[in-house]
Amino acid sequence: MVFSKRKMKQLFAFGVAIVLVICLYKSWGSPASAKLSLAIASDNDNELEGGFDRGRFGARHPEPRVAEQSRDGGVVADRREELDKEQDTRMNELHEAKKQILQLERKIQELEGRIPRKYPDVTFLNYKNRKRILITGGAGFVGSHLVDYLMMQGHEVIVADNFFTGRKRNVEHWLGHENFELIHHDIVNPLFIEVDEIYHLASPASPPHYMYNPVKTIKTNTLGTINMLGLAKRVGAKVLIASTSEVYGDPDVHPQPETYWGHVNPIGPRACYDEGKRVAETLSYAYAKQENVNVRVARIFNTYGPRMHMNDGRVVSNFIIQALQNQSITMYGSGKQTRSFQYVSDLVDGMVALMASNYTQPVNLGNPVERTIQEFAEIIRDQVGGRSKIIELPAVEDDPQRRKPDISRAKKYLNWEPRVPLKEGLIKTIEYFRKELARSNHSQRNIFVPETTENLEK
Ligand SMILES: O=c1ccn([C@@H]2O[C@H](COP(=O)(O)OP(=O)(O)O[C@H]3OC[C@@H](O)[C@H](O)[C@H]3O)[C@@H](O)[C@H]2O)c(=O)[nH]1
Repeated sequence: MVFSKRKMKQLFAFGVAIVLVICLYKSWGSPASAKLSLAIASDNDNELEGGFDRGRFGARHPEPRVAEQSRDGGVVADRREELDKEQDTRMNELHEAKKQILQLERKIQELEGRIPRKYPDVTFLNYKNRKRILITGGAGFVGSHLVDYLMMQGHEVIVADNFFTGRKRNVEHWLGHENFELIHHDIVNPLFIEVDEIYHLASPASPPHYMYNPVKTIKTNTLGTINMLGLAKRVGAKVLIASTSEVYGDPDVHPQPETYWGHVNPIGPRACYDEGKRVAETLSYAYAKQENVNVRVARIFNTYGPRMHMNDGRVVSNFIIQALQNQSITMYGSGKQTRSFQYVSDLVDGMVALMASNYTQPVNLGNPVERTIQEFAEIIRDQVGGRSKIIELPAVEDDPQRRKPDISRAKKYLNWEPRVPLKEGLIKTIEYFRKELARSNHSQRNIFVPETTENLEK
């Protein structure tokens, strides 16, 4: 018999509920059984002592004996002893119940392991052509799309993610596949594995996320990058560093070519990310020069698409979620600042092309179609078709005022340019967020079912 994953979860929840009910029932007894045991105890205590089945959870109700002692002027110490014993028994019962839940959990896992899984049909590559590829941050929004692409090509993919902004759900369709491995790992710590290529994407990318813990953002982009470049050096792997359009800061050159050195506030709220990525680039070229590491640097411009986090906080997800719920669309500042939005599949194509190329200088990967944030808000409101108002909130500190990539380099050296028009990409993204909202509304309506024994202990 084959159960769906959802069915298995329901079975597990049902099992846990049954065990808990049994524990409670046996431990404290129902009012009816308490009365019954009281009556039997006073009638025939000896028979009860010998014949009562204590079972695994079923301690005998102690009240009758205590009551008798009190009548005889029984000692308080005896009562305390009885209560201590009772507490011990309950602790043992609780412990036993937890053990049983753990056993149930293992059984479910075992059963889940027996379910034959269906995976997308990946291309078969022979040993010579198949690469082992590490993707740091591979459970994140962009990383998981790259995982799909490389898996479908027939490569072996190893994802290392600390799940700060990444989610297992983004790659769960590959779990168990012979070419796929998921490692829970924070790249600020070294990683010792053998790989041919490294796509180093690990870092929070949304401004509210990277500003949440600026020190950690800096460590991820500096120590993390050193670890990945060190790994590339040790095993002779090619490494692609995910840099960003934010290295240009609030640019005074427009559009931004790779030769522009940028205009970054080194002590502003965005500096942890901007400067972190700038150091990551510096490190890459230092390792290339000094240690002969084969590096690629992609400067990624604003990207959107399915698998963005509901709490991502960036403009695309905020506006779509607000429009879908008929809430006000929150425009920060006048809305005259501009951005250029690329669909995630275009970015993945660009990164793969860059890795495959011989070009070692930084390359902008972005869609050069530029829009004001006000225009963008209107496009989303109209495409979603809701009744949202567009409201103006205070401007964000150091918010870049104009941003548009010059992609001549990518065109020349990678033969790459974006193909997905905004309208088309938005249809897929809006659809994705519509489902995510339905999903989160559904789970809020349902009763919480603890998924692990740790949750039960809390
Ligand atoms: O609800 C919102 C969110 C954002 N915005 C505005 O929309 C513009 C875009 O903001 P986002 O937060 O989406 O992203 P930013 O362009 O500021 O930063 C991004 O740059 C490129 C990538 O490297 C990163 O993903 C991210 O740092 C900004 O002007 C911002 O102020 C709103 O008007 N309303």
